[in-house]
Amino acid sequence: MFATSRLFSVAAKRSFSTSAANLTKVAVLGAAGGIGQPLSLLLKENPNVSHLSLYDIVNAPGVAADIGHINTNSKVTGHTPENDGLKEALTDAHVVVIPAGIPRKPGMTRDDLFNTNASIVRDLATAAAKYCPNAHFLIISNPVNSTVPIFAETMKKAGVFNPKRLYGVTTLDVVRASRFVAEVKNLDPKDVKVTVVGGHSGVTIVPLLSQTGLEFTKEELDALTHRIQFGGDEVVQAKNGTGSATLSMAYAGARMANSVLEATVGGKKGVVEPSFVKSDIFASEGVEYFSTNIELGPEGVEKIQGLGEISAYEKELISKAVPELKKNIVKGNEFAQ
Ligand SMILES: NC(=O)C1=CN([C@@H]2O[C@H](COP(=O)(O)OP(=O)(O)OC[C@H]3O[C@@H](n4cnc5c(N)ncnc54)[C@H](O)[C@@H]3O)[C@@H](O)[C@H]2O)C=CC1
Ligand SMILES: O=C([O-])CC(=O)C(=O)O
Repeated sequence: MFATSRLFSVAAKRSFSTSAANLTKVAVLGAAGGIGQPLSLLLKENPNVSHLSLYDIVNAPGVAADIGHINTNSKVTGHTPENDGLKEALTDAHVVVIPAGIPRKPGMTRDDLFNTNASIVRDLATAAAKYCPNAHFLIISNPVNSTVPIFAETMKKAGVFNPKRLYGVTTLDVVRASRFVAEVKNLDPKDVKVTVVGGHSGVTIVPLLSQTGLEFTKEELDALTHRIQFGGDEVVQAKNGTGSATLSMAYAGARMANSVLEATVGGKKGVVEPSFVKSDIFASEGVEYFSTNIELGPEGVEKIQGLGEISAYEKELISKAVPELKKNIVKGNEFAQ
């Protein structure tokens, strides 16, 4: 709970004016799951949320009843597919966070989740296009490198795609990177910022350790890069068949949702987060989406930051990430056609 209170003691100090806060309905799709429940808990503690709308194919009313007893100001509602539940959950939402879908078991790649999660994300996008086309969409469901293109293509088909408002959630990669580097260098993670670019799976995750201002030996670089790229596997193995990261993901997802709220409704300037978004950086190589730090503004993505100065080591990592990303994106685009 330390992390929770630290995250939102900051948020509380910056909470919006009453009128802005009244506008901030946040929907969580997949709210009864391993990520959905703690994420919803963290959002309930966020003073910038006025209505928390929890949707899942099962159990969402129970989660909503439970979280709804917490004595913060927001209203909580729970919805299942019965009685137009998805429509109810989405209508008037300002932010929609999507952790719906199955997680990995040991031995699986994120791409192995494609067959199940692609259609879940496509169907949720179809509903979102109808009921809240102007919301900000935060996609957690894996494989993010493909589910973001699926969501975008589905919105395009409905004529409502807004690239400034679709974010593949890669926050967990920078959260982990900060923690792992701090452990090696014996620092407080709050003082360690690591830019991570690319996508959200294995070699597509590229930490830019040369930009941290810290010195690393070649052994440290290799070990840290590998740990950041495969941090998700560490959790999958430790959970031994019962799922993947849920609590650290909830923390990371709540941070991203809060940043989007602060920039889009709270009027805060200079909010920067990493995200897998529609990007020109590698578009000429057929990579339409790429994660870098982005500056958030009232409309969502305001400015996509470039890679900055990168080392030869990082150029090599990027050269491995780009073809893999291209494959993942094409697969998502083709599925949605
Ligand atoms: N982007 C990232 O950094 C991370 C992404 N993930 C991904 O997040 C996803 C969810 O993971 P967990 O919460 O651990 O899984 P989980 O299985 O515990 O929860 C998923 C929830 O989604 C619900 N669901 C299934 N179909 C749905 C639909 N059509 N509409 C609404 N809800 C639906 C299920 O009923 C379940 O409650 C997985 O795909 C996982 O790989 C996990 C960790 C990090
Ligand atoms: O590893 C997984 O399958 C879940 C995930 O995306 C992560 O923990 O980064």
